[in-house]
Amino acid sequence: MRAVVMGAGSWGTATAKVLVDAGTDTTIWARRPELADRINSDHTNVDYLPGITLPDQLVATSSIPDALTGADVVVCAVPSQSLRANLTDWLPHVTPETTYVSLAKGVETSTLLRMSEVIAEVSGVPAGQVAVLSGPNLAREVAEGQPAATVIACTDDGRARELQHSFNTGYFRPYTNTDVVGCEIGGAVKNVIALACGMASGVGFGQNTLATIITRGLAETIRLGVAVGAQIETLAGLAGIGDLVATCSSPLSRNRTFGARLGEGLSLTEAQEATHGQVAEGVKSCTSVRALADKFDVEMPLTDAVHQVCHGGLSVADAISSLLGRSTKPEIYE
Ligand SMILES: NC(=O)C1=CN([C@@H]2O[C@H](COP(=O)(O)OP(=O)(O)OC[C@H]3O[C@@H](n4cnc5c(N)ncnc54)[C@H](O)[C@@H]3O)[C@@H](O)[C@H]2O)C=CC1
Ligand SMILES: O=C(CO)COP(=O)(O)O
Repeated sequence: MRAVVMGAGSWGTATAKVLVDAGTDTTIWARRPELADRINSDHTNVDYLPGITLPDQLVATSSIPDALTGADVVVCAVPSQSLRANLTDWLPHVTPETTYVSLAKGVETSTLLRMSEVIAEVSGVPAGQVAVLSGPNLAREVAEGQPAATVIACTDDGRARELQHSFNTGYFRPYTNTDVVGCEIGGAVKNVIALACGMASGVGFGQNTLATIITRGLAETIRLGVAVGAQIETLAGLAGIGDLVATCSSPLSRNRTFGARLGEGLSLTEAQEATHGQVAEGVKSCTSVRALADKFDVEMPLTDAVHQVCHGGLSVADAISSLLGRSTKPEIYE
């Protein structure tokens, strides 16, 4: 079995390391030849994971045909909004029986499609050939070999179990699930809620506020998830609450950090410049998640507020006032 990880950012690189550590023959594709050369010669990716030594067996290339030809598993590790364009370039070199694994946590802004739907649409493969890997997996911690678990979701359970084997190491423990929708909704919405947590922390609020945002964020994730066909149990699992807690609590999260910068008073442009090219998916996905909620008539006040701050010119202070000024209601409601 040969896997190729397409994208050598933080998570693509950490995932490639997991695959090699699991005994899987793995190649990683980097857009820039100099990065591929550095991974091959020094076994490092200093731009994204400084201080981490990558396994000698990990082979890097910047050639799309070399990366993809003969690969049994194609792991898609580029940001959500660029996945469609990248896939179009990759497709001529992909074997038709290939299994795709999506790592991206977002919803396409132009179509409101989840990433597995984008892959199936562009490649023409059946949904059962597309899996999603999602969970509380901050790249740096995984690359350091700290214990973590994840979910590999695929409607074809046999395929999910094969992948589980290919990703299973002493420190990274994959569980299988057939609820692809739940895993993808959990992954996309938690980035938006992490922006909200970051904003609160940037303003100077403490743990009560963060726990409130996480819990009410889960409530709106579940409302949207159920409306689009997810199972509640998935959202109560690693790809739901698990990832939400990890991302909303960790200074390693790009989304939380981005939100904190807005909470500290930086403009969107200033916060974007401070990311140094690393993706904070929630900044774009707040638009598509909100549009999906509108389409299914689901109330998502935190997502609305994040969207208004990022794209509607609302200040963080006014967003907080408007959230707290909403009419009171029972905790559990339809
Ligand atoms: N970093 C993390 O801890 C985790 C990230 N993810 C998800 O994985 C996906 C990828 O994230 P990261 O690797 O962390 O992002 P990153 O920002 O560290 O790296 C993104 C990679 O994609 C490349 N890239 C950027 N724009 C591109 C484009 N238009 N075409 C081709 N390549 C492009 C970059 O050169 C880079 O190699 C995201 O959807 C993210 O939400 C999921 C779990 C953990
Ligand atoms: O998805 C992640 C952890 O599971 C990483 O989150 P960030 O993209 O906010 O860093």
